[in-house]
Amino acid sequence: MRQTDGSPRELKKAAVLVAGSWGTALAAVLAANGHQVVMWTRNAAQAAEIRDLHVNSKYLPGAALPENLTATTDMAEALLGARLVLFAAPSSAMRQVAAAAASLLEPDAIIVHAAKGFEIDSLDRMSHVLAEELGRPLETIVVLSGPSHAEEVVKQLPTTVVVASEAEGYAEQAQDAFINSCFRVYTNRDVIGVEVAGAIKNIIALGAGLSDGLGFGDNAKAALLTRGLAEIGRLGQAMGASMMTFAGLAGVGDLVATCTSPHSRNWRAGSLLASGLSLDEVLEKVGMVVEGVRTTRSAKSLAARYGVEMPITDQLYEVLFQGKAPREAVESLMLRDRTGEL
Ligand SMILES: NC(=O)C1=CN([C@@H]2O[C@H](COP(=O)(O)OP(=O)(O)OC[C@H]3O[C@@H](n4cnc5c(N)ncnc54)[C@H](O)[C@@H]3O)[C@@H](O)[C@H]2O)C=CC1
Ligand SMILES: O=C(CO)COP(=O)(O)O
Repeated sequence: MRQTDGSPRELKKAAVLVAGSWGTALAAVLAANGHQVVMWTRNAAQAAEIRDLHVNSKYLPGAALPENLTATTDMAEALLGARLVLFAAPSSAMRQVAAAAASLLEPDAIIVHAAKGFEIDSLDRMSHVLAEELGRPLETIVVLSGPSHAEEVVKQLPTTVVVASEAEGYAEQAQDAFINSCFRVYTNRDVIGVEVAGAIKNIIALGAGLSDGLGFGDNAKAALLTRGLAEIGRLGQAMGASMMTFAGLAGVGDLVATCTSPHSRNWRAGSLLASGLSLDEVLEKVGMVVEGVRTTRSAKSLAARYGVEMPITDQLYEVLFQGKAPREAVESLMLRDRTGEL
């Protein structure tokens, strides 16, 4: 796989912790770039399937994985000698996976995470959780985010993402490891903005799925995306993010990709909810992580903590957890007190 500037790439061992759809797709990018990649999974059958048959049939059915991508259930084996470690666990499992990895990491390993959510009790961002559990300076942790459905990445369809670290040099090393001619990687220093945007867009995608499922049109979806971006920006700014980040790939880019794609588990969950299924039935049917559900709880608490208005999030909360009918939620949004746009 070609580097975009034609310079030779320093090939290294990389480890990817957990073999869900996103971990597997990103592991395939690293392997396509010539790195020796070992995934860790707690599931022995899945490790054997990836190692021996080069497929991950549950999470990315139909995708042929590169030969230099292998898998193990032994975390020490995965992390031994790994110069880049990608944490691709769902946000609910990040602390547990990080705690297990902490004593096994190479001291100079670059730490990257690709999760889109907050820790439910502490409301911590994922970079905080990793810094705390791994005993690393917060500014060295890299987040990878942006409009990037695993199903398209593994097919090497053109994709762009952002890697952000507060300290210079870390995001740049991650950029170097992941970038190629079909996976373009930009750097950014605004970790807060990138993490907040990636998490909150999942709530808006649930809303977009609901809107489509109810048979509403393009006007409603455009309104959700736009007013959703206002909510992301309000919370992000209160937490210390730069507003410019929300106009970028991690912000409006990911919002568009997730709210308009049937690949999105959050969009799908919203559209299934509109069909009258209960939340439990929806989650069972989707069968993969739907981060927006927990994030709706976290965002409601964060909005209260930072004193910001998040009306779409409030209505989603009532639909998901308090049995409010989706049509009533839309009515509540339309009948809010009149206000200015900005
Ligand atoms: N799938 C996608 O296209 C993208 C996903 N993401 C984010 O990546 C993160 C991971 O999502 P996916 O890979 O899509 O989820 P997934 O549902 O495809 O896979 C989740 C994986 O985590 C494993 N897991 C869950 N709890 C665990 C634990 N305690 N210990 C060990 N393994 C555990 C499961 O066994 C499964 O292999 C999420 O935060 C998601 O928002 C971000 C961008 C794109
Ligand atoms: O974050 C994603 C695409 O950028 C994936 O979204 P879903 O988790 O809704 O599938």
